[in-house]
Amino acid sequence: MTLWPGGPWLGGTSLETTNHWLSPLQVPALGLHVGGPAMLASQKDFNNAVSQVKLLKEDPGNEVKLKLYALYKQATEGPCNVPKPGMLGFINKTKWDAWNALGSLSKEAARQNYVDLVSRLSASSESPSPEAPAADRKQPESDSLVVTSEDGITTIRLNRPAKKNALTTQMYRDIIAALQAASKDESAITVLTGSGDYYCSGNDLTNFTHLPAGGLEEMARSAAALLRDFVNCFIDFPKPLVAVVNGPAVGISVTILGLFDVVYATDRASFHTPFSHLGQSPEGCSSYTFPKIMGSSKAAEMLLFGKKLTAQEACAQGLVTEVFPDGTFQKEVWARLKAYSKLPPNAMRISKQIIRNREKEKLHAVNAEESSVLRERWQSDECMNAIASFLSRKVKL
Ligand SMILES: CCCCC/C=C/CC(=O)SCCNC(=O)CCNC(=O)[C@H](O)C(C)(C)COP(=O)(O)OP(=O)(O)OC[C@H]1O[C@@H](n2cnc3c(N)ncnc32)[C@H](O)[C@@H]1OP(=O)(O)O
Repeated sequence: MTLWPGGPWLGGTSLETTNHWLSPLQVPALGLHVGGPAMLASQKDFNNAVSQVKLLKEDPGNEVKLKLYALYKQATEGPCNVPKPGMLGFINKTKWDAWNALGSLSKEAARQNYVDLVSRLSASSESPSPEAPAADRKQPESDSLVVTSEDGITTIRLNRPAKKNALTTQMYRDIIAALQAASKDESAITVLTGSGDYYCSGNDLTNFTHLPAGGLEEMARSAAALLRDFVNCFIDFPKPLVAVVNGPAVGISVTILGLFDVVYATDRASFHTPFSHLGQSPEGCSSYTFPKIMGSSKAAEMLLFGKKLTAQEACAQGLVTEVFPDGTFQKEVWARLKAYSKLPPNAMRISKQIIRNREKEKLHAVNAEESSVLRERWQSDECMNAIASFLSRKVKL
């Protein structure tokens, strides 16, 4: 909805005065000037600003337009002097409220505030946007993650196909940074996917071999902190988040799927959480999301016994939204995502917010608990032996 549908931003109104509930003393709280005439803009400055506002390259948004409207009315007509519109005239009532909120601010001060606001808007529309598309922003530290932005979609691609896209410590950090940037960029949708035949083989088991000076205990402490930050980013991510699962998925790449909004999978994908085999325990909030999504016994079969699901099974159990034939997977999924990315982004954000907000506190608590349990597990013999077996090529999942 726009506050100025089909008309000029500063369109006239037939409103008349009623009560004022914002005194001039409260006006500075809105960042408005109430100073003396010596500092005030001339009528010519004001006229220039009125012309300049029509040349702004970017729509400043309804809140700013409302402020401009109110200041314009105050500067040209003085304090609000028309009656409050009825409830049905919603747009006029919003405009009236904004004007009326300026109370008895003088015409001169309103003029100055208008000029200041337009000059700030002009300056920011001329400087490069601080939230440039992800492709133009700083790229991740290594080539193992590739971030691009196109057609309203920011894509975060795991790019370590020779290692089945196993996640190194640096990749966790880069994904955190990419999600933080994507949450602020201009894209409507964010996608996580993989390069090559795998989606992701989970945590890179060699992460556990780089022992810091503080030894195993310090390694477990810092890994738990990183894991917690990583999962928090998925919990808090504000836009639609879609997993394009291009092949088998293992470990943490499966568990965090419960925090995505939509999961599309090729029929070649499988979903495997071999935590007991590795002497570990669930993460990514899966101890909470999986029982909710698929019921407690199906979740237990995956999380306790490491049952590997086919794409069709994962879809039947609600972990996957839809499965596509491998031959047409990329074409079908990206065509669909491009269409979705044209939907009004604010509506999608707000809808996600309503859905997620109810769960956020719980999810953060689950993440904290899972990370702290894993910190202990990583120091256990069960875990150390399982990782040693994989690294010595004795065991493959
Ligand atoms: C900050 C820390 C947070 C920690 C969060 C905790 C998360 C928990 C998990 O994610 S648990 C899951 C861990 N993942 C695994 O246990 C998978 C181990 N990998 C395998 O079992 C197999 O490699 C496979 C089944 C994924 C694929 O088998 P395939 O035969 O098709 O291929 P290769 O085994 O030859 O693999 C190709 C090369 O990739 C290396 N590799 C694969 N996965 C991992 C991995 N997870 N960690 C490290 N390296 C991995 C594999 O070693 C081969 O390398 P090489 O060519 O140099 O031999």
